[in-house]
Parts: sequence; structure tokens; C-alpha cells
Amino acid sequence: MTVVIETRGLTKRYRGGQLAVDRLDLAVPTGSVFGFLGPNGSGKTTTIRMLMGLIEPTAGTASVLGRGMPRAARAVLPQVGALIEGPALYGYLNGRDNLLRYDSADPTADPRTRRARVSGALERVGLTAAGGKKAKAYSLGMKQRLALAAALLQPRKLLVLDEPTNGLDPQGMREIRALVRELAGEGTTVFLSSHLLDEIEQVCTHAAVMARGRLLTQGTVAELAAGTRGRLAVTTPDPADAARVLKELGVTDVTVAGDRVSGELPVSDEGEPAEPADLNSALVRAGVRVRAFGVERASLEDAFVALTGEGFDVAG
Ligand SMILES: Nc1ncnc2c1ncn2[C@@H]1O[C@H](COP(=O)(O)OP(=O)(O)OP(=O)(O)O)[C@@H](O)[C@H]1O
Repeated sequence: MTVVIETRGLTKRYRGGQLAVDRLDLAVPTGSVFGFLGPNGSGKTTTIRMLMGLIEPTAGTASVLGRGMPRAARAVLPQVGALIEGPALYGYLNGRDNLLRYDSADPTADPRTRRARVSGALERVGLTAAGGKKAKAYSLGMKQRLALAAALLQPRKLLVLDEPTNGLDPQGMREIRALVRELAGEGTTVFLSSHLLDEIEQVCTHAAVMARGRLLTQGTVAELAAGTRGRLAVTTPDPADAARVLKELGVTDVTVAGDRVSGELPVSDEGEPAEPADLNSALVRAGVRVRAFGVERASLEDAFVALTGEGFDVAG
């Protein structure tokens, strides 16, 4: 199997008439850390709920681990660890007892190895020391980690995490990201939704971008960012000359700030960006003294803005 999640024309219209997901074609490669990115209200949670068989699509199909959902939910879900809509924990029980409870609710879990499994899961998420503390006394980050531990009691082929770092402080976010990387390193495919672009850039190999229920694009994170032109930046004691030469060479949106000249790389008729080295040598030939020359890598945020023509923090 080369994809773990595949949807075709997946659509959800809620009873009130709201079209939350609109003909979504998603393909999540096996072994990827797949970022499902979009502003609030773009349809991410609705998609995840359809993938997990929690709600029925209005139209289209979804398959998870090669089986159609929601039909095959009973066969598929035991192989999927999911963290959706905040952790359901018993506040009056400590962390360890919460996990023991989860584990005993799983009919396939062998009671003889329960304690070892729970200790292993606590260890995994860094909660061994806090395992005896009541869950209601946990910070949000600890609660989130405990919920992740519950999802990790059994070996999983796929982890589905809906906004796993939502509400966490920077330290909590770093811990969850490190855990995601570690799990991915062991071969678990991770599908995680986020409205944070730099989070996706930091942990994901692949991403899909949603806006208003529609898929804008999907691919590797490198491809998505590369689809956007980088910005050329030249530092020179001759900024006016540099700006003139760059404009003659087809560089657009040229701006000068002190000794720094920047602009958009020209693109050939075939859509290929110009070779920066050629621009550099043209500057030098024209007598412009170049102190520094570089192309700033486009970020996923640039890609998003280029795709939608608007900033990322828009309401869906
Ligand atoms: N149960 C529901 N009934 C009616 N409309 C809903 C329901 N759940 C979500 N919606 C609407 O569907 C759209 C998509 O919501 P969804 O929660 O899937 O987006 P999201 O990308 O996950 O956003 P967020 O990050 O805020 O959760 C929104 O306009 C939302 O108001």
C-alpha cells in the first residue's frame, strides 16, 4: 500500500446547509508526516471526522488503510491512534489509572501485560514522573500528552491528530513535535491538522492546504514552498545601479532599502525561474559591486498567500 488515506470527491454538507468539505481528493503517502493545513473553519475537523467514521459523508468516498470508511470502521480503527476534539480524561484519576482504564476498555488488549503497556506509554510521552498525579491537576500540555499516550497503547500504523498543539505553550508544542518526529522515525504515518504554517514546515514531509472546504494543493512541503518564487536580495554599495540593472534583466517588484536591493526573480515563458548566478554575473559585468547575493527561500506562508491571494489568518 502506498497511501494510507485516500479520498475521492469527499463532500460534507451539514443539515443547516453549510458546505464544510467540497469534493476533496486527498492522498496521504505511507510513512509521511502529513500536515493538513488551513485556517479555522476550512473543513479540517469535518474531514477528519469523516475519515474516522464518526460522521457520514454527503457524497464521495474515503478509504483508510485500504478500507472504505465508515463501513470498515471496526476493522480499521484499532490500527489507528486518534486524537480528536480534546482528550477525554477522568480528572479524579491519576494519569496511570486513566491509561489503565483505556487499556481495559480495549477487548484485544491482554490484561497480563497491561501494566507494562501503560508504563511504556507514559514513558513515551514523558509522563512517568507525573503518572501518579490526578489528571485534573495536569497542565493542558500534560493532558494532551496523556491523550497521546492513550493513542499509543497499541502499535499503530497511522496516527490522526487534530490540532495536537492547540492551546499549548511553546515548550509543550516542542515536546509534541519531537514526539511526532520520533514516531514517524519508527515508521508510523502521522496525519495532523494545524492552522500553524511554521508548525507544518517544522515537522511535516507532506502537506495539503485547505480553504473554505476546498483543497488548494497537496504535495511535499518542499514542493509546495518551491512552487512560489523566491525573492532575490542583493547587498551593494551601488543600490541605484543595481536596481536599474536588475530591472533591465526582468526582475520585478524591485525595492531599495539602504544598501539592500530586492525583487522577484524573473520567470521564463516556460515558467522556469531565472538562474540567480546569471543575474549575479550580469550585475558584476555592469560594474555593480556586490557584497552579498542570495535568494530567500519561499516559505509555506508565501505559498499560501500566492495560492489564495490573501493572508493566512482569514476566517473560513
Ligand atoms: N456540526 C456542524 N453543523 C453545522 N456546521 C458545522 C458543524 N461543524 C462544523 N460546521 C461548519 O463547517 C465549516 C468547517 O468546519 P470545521 O470544524 O471542519 O473546520 P476546521 O478547519 O476544522 O476549523 P477549526 O480549526 O476551527 O476546527 C465551518 O464553517 C463550520 O462552522
